[in-house]
Amino acid sequence: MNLTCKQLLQNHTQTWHEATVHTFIEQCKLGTIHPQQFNTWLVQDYLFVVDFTRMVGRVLAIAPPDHFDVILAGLAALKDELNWFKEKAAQRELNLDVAKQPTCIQYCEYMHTLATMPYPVQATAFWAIELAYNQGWQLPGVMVEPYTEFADRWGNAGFTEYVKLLEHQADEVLQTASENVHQQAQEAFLRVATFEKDFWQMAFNAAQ
Ligand SMILES: Cc1ncc(C[n+]2csc(CCO)c2C)c(N)n1
Repeated sequence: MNLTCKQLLQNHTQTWHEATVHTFIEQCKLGTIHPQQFNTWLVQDYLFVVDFTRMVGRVLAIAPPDHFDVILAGLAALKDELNWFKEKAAQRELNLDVAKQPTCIQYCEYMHTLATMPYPVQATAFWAIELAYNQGWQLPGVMVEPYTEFADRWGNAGFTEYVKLLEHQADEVLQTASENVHQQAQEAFLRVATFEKDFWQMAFNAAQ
């Protein structure tokens, strides 16, 4: 039996809902999130994206050459993304040279373990991580200032297109993968979803 990204979303609607719909984002939309919560998210997400960039580098290292275009576009976007995080942190006078919180550590360690898994599993996890933010920041609709740019950044049509390309690439390699690899891909999808939910909660818990 085949496995597709679409099936993963359909078979685990509740888990995926919890990964992409959280009070943290709802309160960004309304402007009621506390700066302490938002700033915690911003700093921890910067630290996450640093490790995510390394993960994408490892995915590239084992990807078939006809997947390079999309992955290299992702890496180019990450160059801008990392600089943008630094800019946002500077505007808010936040120190990015801080320790990761336990949830961030666990998620980053998990991304490291993905390197031991077959390429279709890595491609599925890569897609799921990007989709979580694409949907998470897009579903609530227009956000009040100063959060509009955050929602636009990951909710925009261009980013949605890029995530679709990641989905196609994952689907393509899942198509010829074994039952065992499908099992691992499903496991990776569920782990990513759970970490995403925990990441929102970690930032939300930073309220004074
Ligand atoms: C916890 C967490 N999960 C997923 C993403 C998604 N993401 C990772 S890097 C990047 C930039 C463009 O590729 C995006 C949107 C995130 N930032 N933080």
